[in-house]
Amino acid sequence: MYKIGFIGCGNMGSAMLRGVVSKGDVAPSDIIVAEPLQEKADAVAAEFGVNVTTDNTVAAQSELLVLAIKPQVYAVVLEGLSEALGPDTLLLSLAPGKTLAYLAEATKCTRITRLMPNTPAAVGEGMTSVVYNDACTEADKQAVMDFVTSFGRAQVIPEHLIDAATAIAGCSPAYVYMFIEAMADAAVIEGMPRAQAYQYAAQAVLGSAKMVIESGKHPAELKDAVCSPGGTTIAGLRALEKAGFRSAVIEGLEATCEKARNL
Ligand SMILES: NC(=O)C1=CN([C@@H]2O[C@H](COP(=O)(O)OP(=O)(O)OC[C@H]3O[C@@H](n4cnc5c(N)ncnc54)[C@H](OP(=O)(O)O)[C@@H]3O)[C@@H](O)[C@H]2O)C=CC1
Ligand SMILES: O=C(O)[C@@H]1CCC=N1
Repeated sequence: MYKIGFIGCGNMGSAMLRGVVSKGDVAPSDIIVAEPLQEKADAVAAEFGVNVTTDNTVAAQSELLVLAIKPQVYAVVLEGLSEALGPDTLLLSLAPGKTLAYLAEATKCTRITRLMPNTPAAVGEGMTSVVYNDACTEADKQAVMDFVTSFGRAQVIPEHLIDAATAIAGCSPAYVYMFIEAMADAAVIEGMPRAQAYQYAAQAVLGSAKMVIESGKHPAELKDAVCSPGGTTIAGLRALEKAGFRSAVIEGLEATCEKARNL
């Protein structure tokens, strides 16, 4: 495994790091994390046992460098790293909208990969999309796959699908949490204690997702098996359709793709 550097360790960086460190395939001593604030860097070192720094010298010390910073700071951060980043670094970028062409233009790196992970990486259940540029070697691809599969599932996709991947995997945990909250609110209306309602809603989502993945059945078939004729589920389903549930989800993901294209 390559020496891994992280520039930024916020929500997504720390989720990946938590997944990688828990799996145990990479020694924390082979990981170095840059966080500008000393207090934050110290907290990362204390939690994960990795090396930390408050400047971006990490770039020169890593063979595989993860850019886990917001797209809005890319230009300034990459400019500051121009000397440190070159053909020796395999650059992994997480930001929507920052294309392979942009990254090649903004750095002297030749080997570049875009990743679109999601925060369930923190519990080893991430879904990561991977886009390699042409210069990535077979060894690079293996190293990237070893890295991303240490915190969940991963698939290589063509770059034109990354906005869809951003919506359906990168962002969708937020939408699923919203769905869980809404279901819990309904149970609270009926008198269920809130903490219990979150557990019920989350377990129902977890179990349903597992059924889709493990049964191989079409989601509609699984849905039909829940809807007893003349029963409760179909009554609720009708109300959801009337309220535009499917359409709301499609519009939400489409708005996400549109934003990703224009970041
Ligand atoms: N959050 C998510 O679910 C997902 C995020 N992504 C992508 O991952 C990237 C990171 O997002 P996210 O983790 O949410 O963002 P966060 O803001 O949570 O984390 C970014 C971290 O980088 C730090 N930082 C800022 N400037 C620098 C710098 N110059 N050098 C080093 N570190 C710096 C920030 O510190 P400070 O806060 O002190 O400024 C912060 O801790 C983004 O490109 C995002 O689009 C992709 C998939 C999912
Ligand atoms: O909201 C965002 O832009 C980032 C990218 C995917 C998830 N979070």
